[in-house]
Amino acid sequence: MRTATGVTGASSCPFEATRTAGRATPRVTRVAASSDQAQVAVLGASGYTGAEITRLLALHPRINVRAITSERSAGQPFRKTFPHLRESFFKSDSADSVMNLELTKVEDVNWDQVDSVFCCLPHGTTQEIIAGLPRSKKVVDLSADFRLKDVDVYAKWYGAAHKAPDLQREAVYGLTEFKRKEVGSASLVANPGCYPTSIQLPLVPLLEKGLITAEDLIIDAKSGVSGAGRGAKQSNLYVEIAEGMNSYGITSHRHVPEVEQQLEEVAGGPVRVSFTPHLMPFSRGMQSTIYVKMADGVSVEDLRARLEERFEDEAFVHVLPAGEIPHTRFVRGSNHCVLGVYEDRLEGRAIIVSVIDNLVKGASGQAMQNMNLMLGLPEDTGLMQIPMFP
Ligand SMILES: NC(=O)C1=CN([C@@H]2O[C@H](COP(=O)(O)OP(=O)(O)OC[C@H]3O[C@@H](n4cnc5c(N)ncnc54)[C@H](OP(=O)(O)O)[C@@H]3O)[C@@H](O)[C@H]2O)C=CC1
Ligand SMILES: CC(=O)N[C@@H](CCC(=O)OP(=O)(O)O)C(=O)O
Repeated sequence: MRTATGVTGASSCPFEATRTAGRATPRVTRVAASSDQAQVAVLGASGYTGAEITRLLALHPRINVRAITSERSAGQPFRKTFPHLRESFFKSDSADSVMNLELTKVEDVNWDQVDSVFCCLPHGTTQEIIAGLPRSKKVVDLSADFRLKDVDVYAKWYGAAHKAPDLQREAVYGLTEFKRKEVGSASLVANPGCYPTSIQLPLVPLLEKGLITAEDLIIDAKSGVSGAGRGAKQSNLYVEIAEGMNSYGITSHRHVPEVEQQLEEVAGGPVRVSFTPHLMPFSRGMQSTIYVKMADGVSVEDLRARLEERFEDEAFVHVLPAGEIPHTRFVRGSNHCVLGVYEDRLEGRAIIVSVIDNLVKGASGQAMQNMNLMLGLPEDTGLMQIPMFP
């Protein structure tokens, strides 16, 4: 509950109320604009996830962006960094519209004007910055810094000891569909990684019910190049990405411990995944193709039925009918995840396909879903963009 902005507590969320009454219809919860605005800072607004959260917030009826940061572009007006977010496009005549704001360095943010924070900074640099914020602020951190609970596991995979271990333990892992209650009362939410989001959405409900085995999970995942961030890297140049693809991080990607940590929570025992990500020549979009072994006596129809039942009332997760195949274009620019389930030719095995937009459900959209809950707003506020095609 945050009284400073007058936004009411999570328990009064009307989205939750419709959900408990059955399927959430109509799915779009309309929240009127009000003078009662939450004031947020977007740290790292000049990056890809920062730009995306600012795009989504431009039409949010109850959140006002008061501060935006960049290291290299501090001092520039935001519209110069991202001309697609010009104020005239939004018909905003408000002097404090985000489009009129100037980017500043993090240390120059006036924290008195801000009560919540989206932190879109590179992992490793984030933990000290968040540890230095006033404790009264609600924070959604998009980096990996607060996702792992075990300090030794963090040090092993990220190559350094954590600088804010108390906060690391306190942070709530915000895969929204599975953690609504905890997110609603958290002051620091660790937003999940994009690959882990696409992987956990189908696997958590299946492991929870023991429908698949925990030690034989093979994940082949593909990401658009925006997943690597805006920082210039030669290997991410158009000429080096277009008309080709490559795998990376084979057996060593840092999302492995994140996925295993979260799946173990529901499986109640050790989970081992074999995970290989790939870099694909498109700007946004992500697909995880997951090969699973079904428990004895379980059929592919049982898996699909379980996912349909679990996500029936969810606004953002959709299970396709048998035979239909997800495409990253089904979710581009939206907060949706689309799942498909298929029988493998190998007996006792099934294949699951999960697609998201890495910048929306994989990052900024889910961050906004979480912030809405933290502010006691309907979870889908400002998030019902229809996917773009082509
Ligand atoms: N891209 C994606 O699909 C996803 C990203 N994430 C995570 O979200 C976070 C942001 O990612 P993304 O937007 O892609 O990254 P970008 O590289 O595109 O943006 C990073 C931002 O952080 C700023 N920044 C860089 N270094 C510092 C520093 N030392 N101090 C203060 N500010 C700094 C940059 O400012 P400037 O460059 O202007 O100086 C920029 O605004 C990362 O932790 C990433 O791992 C999570 C899920 C998906
Ligand atoms: C294509 C690409 O490089 N993707 C990034 C994942 C981005 C993301 O979700 O991860 P974090 O938030 O954990 O950084 C990677 O593989 O490291």
